[in-house]
Amino acid sequence: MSNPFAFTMTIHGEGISSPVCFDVINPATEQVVAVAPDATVQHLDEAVSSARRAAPGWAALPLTERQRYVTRIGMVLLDNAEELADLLTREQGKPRAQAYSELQAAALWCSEMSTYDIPVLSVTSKAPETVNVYRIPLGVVGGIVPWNFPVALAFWKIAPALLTGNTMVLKPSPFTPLTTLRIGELLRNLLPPGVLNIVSGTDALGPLMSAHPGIDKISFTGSTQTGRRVMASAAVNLKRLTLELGGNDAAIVLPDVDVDEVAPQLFWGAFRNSAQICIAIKRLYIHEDIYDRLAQALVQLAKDARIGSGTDESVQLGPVQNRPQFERLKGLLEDSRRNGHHFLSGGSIPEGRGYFLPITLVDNPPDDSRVVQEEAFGPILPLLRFKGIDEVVRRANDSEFGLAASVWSRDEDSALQIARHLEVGTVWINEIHTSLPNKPMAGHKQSGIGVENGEEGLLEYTAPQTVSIKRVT
Ligand SMILES: NC(=O)c1ccc[n+]([C@@H]2O[C@H](COP(=O)([O-])OP(=O)(O)OC[C@H]3O[C@@H](n4cnc5c(N)ncnc54)[C@H](O)[C@@H]3O)[C@@H](O)[C@H]2O)c1
Ligand SMILES: O=S(=O)(O)c1ccc(CO)cc1
Repeated sequence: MSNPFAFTMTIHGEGISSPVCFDVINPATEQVVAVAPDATVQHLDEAVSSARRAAPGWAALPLTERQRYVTRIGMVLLDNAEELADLLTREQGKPRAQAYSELQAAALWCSEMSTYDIPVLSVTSKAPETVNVYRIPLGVVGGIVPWNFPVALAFWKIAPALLTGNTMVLKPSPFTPLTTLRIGELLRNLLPPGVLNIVSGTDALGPLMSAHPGIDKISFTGSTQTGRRVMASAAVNLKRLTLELGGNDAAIVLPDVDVDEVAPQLFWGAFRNSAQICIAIKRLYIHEDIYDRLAQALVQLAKDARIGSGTDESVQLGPVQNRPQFERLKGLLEDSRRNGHHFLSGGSIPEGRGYFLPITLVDNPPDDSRVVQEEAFGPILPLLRFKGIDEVVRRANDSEFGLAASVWSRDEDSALQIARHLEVGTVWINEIHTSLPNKPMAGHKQSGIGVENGEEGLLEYTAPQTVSIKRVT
């Protein structure tokens, strides 16, 4: 096991520290877990240069060889999952069992994506020629990752980028860099130097990456606000972009559901990972006929939920991940209180250490209130009463975001009709959060550009190259 106070970056297969470090805080205790190196501009240049040097050799390997490497990466994650899950819980705050599941998900992405082929498309042509469309790697990919699922979301990028023949420079969030740095250390002897470089730093490192002329593509997951900045600075060398951004997902519950059956699914669809999921339910539209019954069932689930440090095995929900996010959520609660909203549960902050926020259910606030319009990204959920289908579809679509949504009804046809009218990239019907490596995820509107996962997501790490051969007789 590594010394927990000596985390290093991985640049050209070597462990690299920095003269300057920053603290990583355990959100349950507000104590320092460890310090992480703050990469200098020179570190970033070295990482990019190393990735560039490694790129031709890596791209020249047969796909089967790169598949073997990525499969082995997944095995390393599983072999070290106990240690990594402990660390992830301490830096991120999530319950230990969920940290372990996140490691398993990252390993699944490696093994499943390694079964994909990179297709060569043959185009029918009238002329006496053969036309093939090949997919070639882009070169060096910069991956920028948030703090909610630091490991899983990193591997949504690492697996497809490496499989398609790119090399990488990956930057975890400054709030959760440690598990990713440790994974870099574990992979040093497995991968050729330069194929996967991991650099840590404050938010100042991100813009240096998105403006770096040696990086060909940025795959970014984070807020819409930062996504806009990434897009602006990526113009410098016309970087390719995949942006997975924020969401304000609506769940629409029709009156024919079995309230007792759907209540826990809706509850965890909203509050899992302390509601810090881009695709969490963030606006819950409930038909007026079942509003009171479903609201009561959710209040009971909120009372029963065990909130505390993720290191305690009985805990189901950890703290909010970081101080700025905690303060933002407190502001949202204060705004609701000032505007006279009725809290069905929660609403006040407990005394003591840690960024703990009680599960807060807001009773039918106005559509134009902040708690409805903004992405909370924390355990505050507005319950919204509706009467008619056209009305609820209009209200659900009244958002700058377009990430995902869910519809709940025994009548599959009606639910499908509603789904097809929602302006989002993913809709679940009578289920939620069934993310898999083969399901494309694309944010519409201000929720993103491009696709992660599935064959479409894989091919975003390539450029098409059309080769036309005229037959010479
Ligand atoms: N759509 C998705 O798949 C998805 C997944 C997780 C989180 N999110 C969204 O992310 C947000 C929460 O995560 P966050 O607070 O870490 O987001 P964030 O945008 O603040 O930070 C994300 C990453 O970008 C880096 N960064 C900060 N400023 C940058 C800049 N100017 N240029 C380049 N990089 C920069 C950060 O250091 C971090 O690594 C929420 O809005 C959530 O919905 C979206
Ligand atoms: O846990 S998952 O449902 O796979 C999931 C999906 C998306 C995101 C992005 O925040 C996180 C986790």
